[in-house]
Amino acid sequence: MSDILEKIKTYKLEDVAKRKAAKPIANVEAEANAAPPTRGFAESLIDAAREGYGLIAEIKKASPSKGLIREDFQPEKLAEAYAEGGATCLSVLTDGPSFQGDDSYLTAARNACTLPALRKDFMYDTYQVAEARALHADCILIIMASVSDTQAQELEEAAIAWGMDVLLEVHDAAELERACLLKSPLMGINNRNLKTFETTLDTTRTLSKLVPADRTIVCESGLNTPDELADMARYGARTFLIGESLMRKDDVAAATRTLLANPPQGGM
Ligand SMILES: O=C(O)c1ccccc1NCC(=O)[C@H](O)[C@H](O)COP(=O)(O)O
Repeated sequence: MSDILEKIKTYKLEDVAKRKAAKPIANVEAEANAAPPTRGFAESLIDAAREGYGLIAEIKKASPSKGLIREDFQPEKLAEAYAEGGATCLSVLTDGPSFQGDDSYLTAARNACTLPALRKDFMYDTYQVAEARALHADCILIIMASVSDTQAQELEEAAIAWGMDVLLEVHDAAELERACLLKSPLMGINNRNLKTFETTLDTTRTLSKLVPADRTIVCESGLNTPDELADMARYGARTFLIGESLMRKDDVAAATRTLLANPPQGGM
């Protein structure tokens, strides 16, 4: 496992232990049961990719690789801008120490629009999955590099039991093979190497050939231009997770619209 993922895992497990002590699982489950129904994250993305592009637009204030990305950070306004610009889904960072995220950003962003939302965080414990639903999430992330096969399966089953979808994330062929043992149709290929932070679209170019036809590729990280999206579409990726390049724009709605403007004809 990479250094940054090890660091994150260490503080995350301590944080989850504190959260469990502060709020018993029964209380979190009661909140999750009272949450509004899920909005069909995977279905929305798969449908959008049939017509053109599916975009998971990320609400990301800062990151370990780039530090502060956006000063003027209002999750509700950003969610509205993404929806106006044609995004399919939201991704909201809830991790505080590395991304300056917060749980409240997820609920606020999702409630400001009608888009399904991913709780973008580092998941190790089914307590966090119930928390995600209690925060109104429609999907969780499972990073294959930071969990065992058993953990991944437990997290996925918990998400399914709460009616949520799962975005699996892989960065190499071995992780992809492990992810294929799981049920989720959403196969995220992260172009960012979390050990070195080197980001190259060659990761998608290489791994896309190994993704089974019944999975939807989500091309993640390092995407900036319509030409890059068109290039990735040639490798079978018509669904994207994009944060930084949109977060750096003054007019987020216009930037989103421009990025999605010209998908290749034909759909998936
Ligand atoms: O973004 C980082 O620096 C990072 C570091 C360590 C673990 C995860 C990290 N990013 C999470 C992501 O998956 C990205 O936020 C997401 O794919 C969007 O990427 P980008 O468009 O490059 O902001």
